[in-house]
Amino acid sequence: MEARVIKVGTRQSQLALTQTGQVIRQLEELCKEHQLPYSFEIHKIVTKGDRILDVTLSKVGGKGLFVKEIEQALLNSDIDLAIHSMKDMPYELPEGLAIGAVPKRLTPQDCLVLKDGYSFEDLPQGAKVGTSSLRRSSQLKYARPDLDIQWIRGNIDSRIRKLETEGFDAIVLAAAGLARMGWEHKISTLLPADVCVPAVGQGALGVQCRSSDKSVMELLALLNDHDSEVTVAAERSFLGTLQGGCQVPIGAHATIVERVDSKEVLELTGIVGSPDGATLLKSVQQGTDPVQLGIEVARQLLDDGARDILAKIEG
Ligand SMILES: NCc1[nH]cc(CCC(=O)O)c1CC(=O)O
Repeated sequence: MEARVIKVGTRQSQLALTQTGQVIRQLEELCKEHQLPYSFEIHKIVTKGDRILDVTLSKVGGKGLFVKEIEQALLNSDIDLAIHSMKDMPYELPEGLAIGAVPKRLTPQDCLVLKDGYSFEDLPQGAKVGTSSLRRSSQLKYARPDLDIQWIRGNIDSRIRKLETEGFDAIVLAAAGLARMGWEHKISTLLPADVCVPAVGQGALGVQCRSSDKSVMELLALLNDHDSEVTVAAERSFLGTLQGGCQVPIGAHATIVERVDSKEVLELTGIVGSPDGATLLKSVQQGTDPVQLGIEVARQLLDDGARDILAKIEG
């Protein structure tokens, strides 16, 4: 086996660099264990999403704001491997690229970071809650129409700073991002997945490479976590069937409820909301084929009214 320096592309936010470091350490362990003579080199890449961090994402539109430049670098062979937050990945991958591994997923749930000891239930009437996601605001408004939901953007660390400096009572973040940063202690409460269905792929990472790069594909197969792969596959199939971008409140959450022989039974919850929080459509179904399950939950919601919501938003 030939020695090789594997070039790893990443965004340069604190979270992206932290999670990239964590994955590289896991890959180094696997290389040691399987006697693979690879080493890793980090390449930082600025994406369009990073350049416009002060603009509301749903106003920017477009899919893959945080991944396009990185995928291009893979296709050009400027890098060999890229580590993404799965929830930033559009459903469709460019020809020639593959997700070689979904490492073990952390909790997919959202959480509240509160100014002081409230829980979600006893947040005061009209509390000011910060989020930058239509999915979160739509579900929170549905559960608590009184909340004063305000847009907040920026990286996790700057959002937490704004909690103090801009007078929010609470902000909503993915628990996994905080956990990866070692900031679990900032999580005041997890939002139950039935109150706030997480984003497709939230809590999971996707490690992308060129499909033709046999040695990297084989290395990534060692890193892949089967259960994480199949739950994310069901959620992404749901997303792909709906064809929604970030202008639409869409969420999905898959779990493994049972194993029959070596086949797992998945349960998938999908939601589509109207941006004003007035309508929230939900479907929960079980199945053994992740892709088929995603399609079925999406079709159910389309028939229940999601088709109209999506058509209205796309205008
Ligand atoms: N929207 C940005 C983003 N992309 C990935 C994460 C971290 C969580 C994850 O890896 O799913 C976050 C922060 C957040 O939503 O709070």
